[in-house]
Amino acid sequence: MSAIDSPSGQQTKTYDSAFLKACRREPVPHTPVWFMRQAGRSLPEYLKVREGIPMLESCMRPELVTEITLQPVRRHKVDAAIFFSDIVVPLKAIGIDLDIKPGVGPVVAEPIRRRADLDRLRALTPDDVRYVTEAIGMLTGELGATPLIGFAGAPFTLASYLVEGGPSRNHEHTKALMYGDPELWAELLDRLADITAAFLKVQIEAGASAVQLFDSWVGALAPADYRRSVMPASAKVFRAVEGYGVPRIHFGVGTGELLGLMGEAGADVVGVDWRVPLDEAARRVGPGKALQGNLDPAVLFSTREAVETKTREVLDAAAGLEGHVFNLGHGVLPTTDPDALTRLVEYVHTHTAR
Ligand SMILES: Cc1c2[nH]c(c1CCC(=O)O)Cc1[nH]c(c(CCC(=O)O)c1C)Cc1[nH]c(c(CCC(=O)O)c1C)Cc1[nH]c(c(C)c1CCC(=O)O)C2
Repeated sequence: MSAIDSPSGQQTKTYDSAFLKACRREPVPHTPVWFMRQAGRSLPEYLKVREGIPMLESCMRPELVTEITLQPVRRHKVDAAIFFSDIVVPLKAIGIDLDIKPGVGPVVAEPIRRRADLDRLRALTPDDVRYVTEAIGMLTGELGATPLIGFAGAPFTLASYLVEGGPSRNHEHTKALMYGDPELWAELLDRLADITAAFLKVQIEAGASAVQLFDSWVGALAPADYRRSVMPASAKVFRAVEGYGVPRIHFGVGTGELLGLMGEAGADVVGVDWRVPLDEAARRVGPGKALQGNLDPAVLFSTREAVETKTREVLDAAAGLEGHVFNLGHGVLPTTDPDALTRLVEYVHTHTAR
C-alpha cells in the first residue's frame, strides 16, 4: 500500500469528493450525481443476486449488501453509494413483526395505535444491527474515495407504516392519532427519533460519510401540523448526529410547502422533488443549505432529447446555488432502462465540468 492509498489518505480523498464538497457548499469540479434507489430492480445484476432471497433477509447479509451497494457505482459511475438496506430494518431489528411484500412495501403484523403498543418500540443498540456495521466496514474498503451515504426513515414516515400497518394513500389512522391523542403521538415520534438516531449513528461510526433522512410521506401534512407534530422529532434526529460533522440530507415527496421547515429541522442539504424548480426551492429553504434533486424519475422513460432538455432545465435552475447534488425527485422507478441512468450521469458530469 503506497502512502497515497493509506487509510487516512483515502479518507482525505473521500472528504474531497465532489459529492461531499457540494454538500458543504464548496466549489466542485463537476456537479455530483447519485440516485435514490440506484440499487435495485432497474439493474439486471441486482435481480440476479437477489433471486430467491427475501428483501429483509438480503439486508442482513453483509456480502450481498456490499455487492448490491457497489453495483450502481460500477455501472453508472455515480458520485456516491447509498447503503443497501430499508427504512424498516431498524424496526425489524428491535423485534417488530413486519415484512416487505414484493410490489407492496412494508407490512406490519400488529399496527401500533394504543399506549400499550409503545412498549414494543424498545431502544436500538449496535448489537441489534451488527450486520450493518459489518457490511459498511466491507464497503468502505471497496469504495475507495467514493462516499457512502447512510440513511434512515424519519419518525413520521416510520410512524405511518407502524400505525397504518402498511403503505397508505391517505394516512388516516396516522392522522387520527396525531390529531386525536397528541401526547401519545409525541411519545411515539420521540421513540422513533431515538431508534432512527441510533441507526444513523451505527452507520456513521462504521464509516458512512453522509446520512439521508427519508421522510417520504410527510408531504401529506400542512406546514402548521408539520411544525407542531413532526418537526421536534426530526430535529432531535438531526441534533443527535450533528457532532459527527457528516452532511445531513433531508428528503420528502410533495414537500413544496414544507421545504423551509425541513431545512430548519436541522438538515445541511434539502432534497427537492420535481414539483418545485430548484431556484424557487432555494428561496423557500433560505441561505446556508445545499439542495439535492430534482429530475422527475418518469422523464427517463422519454426520448434522449427530452431527458437532456429536462436535465438542462434542472441544471439551469441550479446554476445560482451554492451547493447542488444532482438526483431524481424520487427513487428510480423499477422498470427504468439502466442505460438511461448511465447516460444521465455522464451528461451531468460533462455539462457541469469546470
Ligand atoms: C418509503 C421507503 C421504503 N424504503 C425506503 C423508503 C424511502 C425512500 C422512498 O421514498 O422511496 C428506503 C430504501 N429502500 C431501499 C433503499 C436502498 C438504497 C437505494 O436507494 O438504492 C432505500 C434508500 C431498498 C429497497 N426497498 C424495497 C426494495 C424493493 C424490493 C425488491 O427489490 O424486492 C428495495 C430495492 C422495498 C420497499 N421498501 C419500502 C417500499 C415502499 C418498498 C417498495 C415495495 C415494492 O414496490 O416492492 C419502504
